[in-house]
Amino acid sequence: STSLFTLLHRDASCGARLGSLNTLHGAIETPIFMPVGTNATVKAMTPDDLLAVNAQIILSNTYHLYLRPGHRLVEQLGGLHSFMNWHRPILTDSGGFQVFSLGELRKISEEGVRFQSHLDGSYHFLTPELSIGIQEALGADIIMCFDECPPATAEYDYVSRSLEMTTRWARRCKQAHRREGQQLFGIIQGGMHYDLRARSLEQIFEIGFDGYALGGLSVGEEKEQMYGVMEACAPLMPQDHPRYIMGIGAPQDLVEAVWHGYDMFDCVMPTRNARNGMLFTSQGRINIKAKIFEEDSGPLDPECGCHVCRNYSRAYLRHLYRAGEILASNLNTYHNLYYFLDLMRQMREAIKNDNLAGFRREFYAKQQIH
Ligand SMILES: CC#C[C@H]1NC(N)=Nc2cc3[nH]c(NC)nc3cc21
Repeated sequence: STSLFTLLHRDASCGARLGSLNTLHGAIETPIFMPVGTNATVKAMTPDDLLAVNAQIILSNTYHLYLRPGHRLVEQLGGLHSFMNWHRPILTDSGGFQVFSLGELRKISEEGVRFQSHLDGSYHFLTPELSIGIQEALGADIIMCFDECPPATAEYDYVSRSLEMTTRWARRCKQAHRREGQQLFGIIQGGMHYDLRARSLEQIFEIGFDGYALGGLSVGEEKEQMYGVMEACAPLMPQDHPRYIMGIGAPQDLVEAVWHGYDMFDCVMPTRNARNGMLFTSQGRINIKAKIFEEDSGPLDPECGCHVCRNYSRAYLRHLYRAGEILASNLNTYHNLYYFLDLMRQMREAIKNDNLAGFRREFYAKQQIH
């Protein structure tokens, strides 16, 4: 199949690459960060806000939309893009991770996973075929395989057997019908064990997908462990296909993952932390509710060019947060997403100039991370 991913440039000083991924709703530049829009909305952001912060693609969740409002209703109303009035690319996760992290009383069998809804306790049975069927109905541009997600604490043997099931389910996902033009990404498991990661990678690559994701990271493991798996897997992954690490991550994690040659990322951090007053700046994180900002007339981040940093003071943002105002969530989320998306833009620029090494040095120096 003609790959929709074009490798534009490799940074001579590391594994980082610049790419372009074509989709039914336009092309996205990689490396790219995907704001999380679980329930068909990126919380506290309108689609116009998302365009204003230069979001190119957003993520939504099969598990949540299947339970509410139901994928058939979304399909009947014209699909996810028109339902939420977002006409750029959308990637949907398969429900694999959510059914293990959200559903109650899960029962795993070869056929699929029986779980209870976290909303009303009703029983459901998610299978690879149903997961793909839901994603087909939603009409996402990139859809994910339904994978078996072992707990981060699982023993070697469990992880080994689990990755074999994920491979069998991946074959069934590839066989299931999806829309013309919908891209299907495979998910590589194997926990923190390099030999299991290599085996999962080989099996998933042998089936063949439009892109390859690393699952099972950012599930509570140590940073060193996560970086170790990233570093070990990158050279084993196909060069000419997109590489997506699910659930990553903090700004520092994004810098390290891009450095090692990964292309796509999603994380709830910028949106969830914003609603808790935890804001990201070029000098590191600040908690806007701190008393020190009470009379601070300066911008949130002096180096940020976003609408919030140009028009509101830290004192005002602190006031909104402490007053429990809805606008606090809107402005804090807007800035955090702008920060994450602009961080990716700066890294794309650095790669183009073979200078991600320089960017990385400056990033750590300013972020007071050592
Ligand atoms: C085991 C496994 C696995 C992966 N499988 C699927 N389908 N989605 C994911 C979403 C994630 N989010 C985070 N961290 C927030 N880690 C994730 C891992 C996965």
